[in-house]
Amino acid sequence: MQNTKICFIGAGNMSRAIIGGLIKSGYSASLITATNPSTPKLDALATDYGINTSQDNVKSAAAADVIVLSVKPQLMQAVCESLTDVVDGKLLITIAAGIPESRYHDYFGRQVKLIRTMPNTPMQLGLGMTGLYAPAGMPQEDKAFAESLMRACGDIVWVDKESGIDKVIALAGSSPAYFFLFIEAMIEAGVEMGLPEADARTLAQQAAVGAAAMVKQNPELTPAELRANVTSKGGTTAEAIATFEAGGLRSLVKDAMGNCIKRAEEMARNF
Ligand SMILES: NC(=O)C1=CN([C@@H]2O[C@H](COP(=O)(O)OP(=O)(O)OC[C@H]3O[C@@H](n4cnc5c(N)ncnc54)[C@H](OP(=O)(O)O)[C@@H]3O)[C@@H](O)[C@H]2O)C=CC1
Ligand SMILES: O=C(O)[C@@H]1CCC=N1
Repeated sequence: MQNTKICFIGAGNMSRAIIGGLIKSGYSASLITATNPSTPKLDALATDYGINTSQDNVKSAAAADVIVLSVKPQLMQAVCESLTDVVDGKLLITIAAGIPESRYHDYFGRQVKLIRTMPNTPMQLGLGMTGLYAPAGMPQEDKAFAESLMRACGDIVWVDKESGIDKVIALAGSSPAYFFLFIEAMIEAGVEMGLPEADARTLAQQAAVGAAAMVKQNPELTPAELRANVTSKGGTTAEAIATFEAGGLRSLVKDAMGNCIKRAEEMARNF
C-alpha cells in the first residue's frame, strides 16, 4: 500500500468512514484525496484528517493510482462517464450497492480494472466489515491492494460470485442500521419507563457493545449458548425472549434481509 495515491470520488458518509479508518491505521494523509461538488464535507475531512480535498473529480482522479467510486448509485453513470479519459491503467474500487461490475465497463465505454466492495460505516473506528468481489483475471496485486485498503479499516471476506456482494449488504453493509434501530427502540422504551434519555442510552449501548464483544471473543460458543447463559429458568430474560419469539423476530429478520437483497437486485436492473 505504501506510496499509493488514493482518490475518493464523493466525500459522503462512507468515504468519511473509510478515510477515518485509513488514517487511524497510519496511512499517510498526504496520499489521500477526496472530491465533492460542495465544500462543507471536504472542509471537515481536511480539518479532521489532514487529507487533500478538491471539487475537481477529473484532475484528482488523474493524479491518483487508485480511484474509489463513492457516490450514490443513481449518480454513478454520470460520474464514470466524466472520468473516462483518466482511468486507463488505474485500479478502480467501487463501494456502490446494486451496480453490477459489468455495468461499469458500459459507463466508461471501455474495459476497466474494477473491484466491487461492500463496506460499512463502522470502518471509521477500524471496526468495519467489507465484502470484496473481483472478476476473473484481476491481477493479484490489485486484489491485494483492495484487500489491504479495506483491512486497514476492519475485517474482510472475499466472495467468489458477484451475487455474494448482495448477501454481504444484507449481513454487514446495511446491518449497522438494524442494530441502531434496535438500540433506538430500547432507548425509547427506557425513556417511556421513566429513565433519563442519557442513562437509557448508556445502558443500551454498553449492553450492545458488551454482547457484540462476547460473541466475537467466544468463538467456541454459539450466540444461542451465550443467550442461554443470560436466560435463567423462570427469570426475567426468558419473559423478554419469549415475547420476541412470539412476535416473530426471526422471520422478521429473514424478511428484512431478503428485502434488502431484493432491493439490491432491483437497483442492478435500474442503474
Ligand atoms: N452509507 C453506508 O452505510 C454505505 C454506503 N455504501 C455505498 O456508498 C456509496 C455512497 O454512499 P454514502 O456515502 O452513504 O452517500 P453520501 O450521500 O453520504 O455520499 C455521497 C457523496 O457524493 C457526493 N457527490 C454527489 N455528486 C458527486 C459528483 N458528481 N462527484 C463527486 N461527488 C459527488 C455527494 O455530495 P453532496 O451531498 O454535496 O451532493 C455526497 O457527499 C453509495 O453508492 C452506497 O451504495 C456502501 C456501503 C455502506
Ligand atoms: O442503504 C444503502 O443502499 C447503502 C448500501 C449499504 C448501506 N447503505
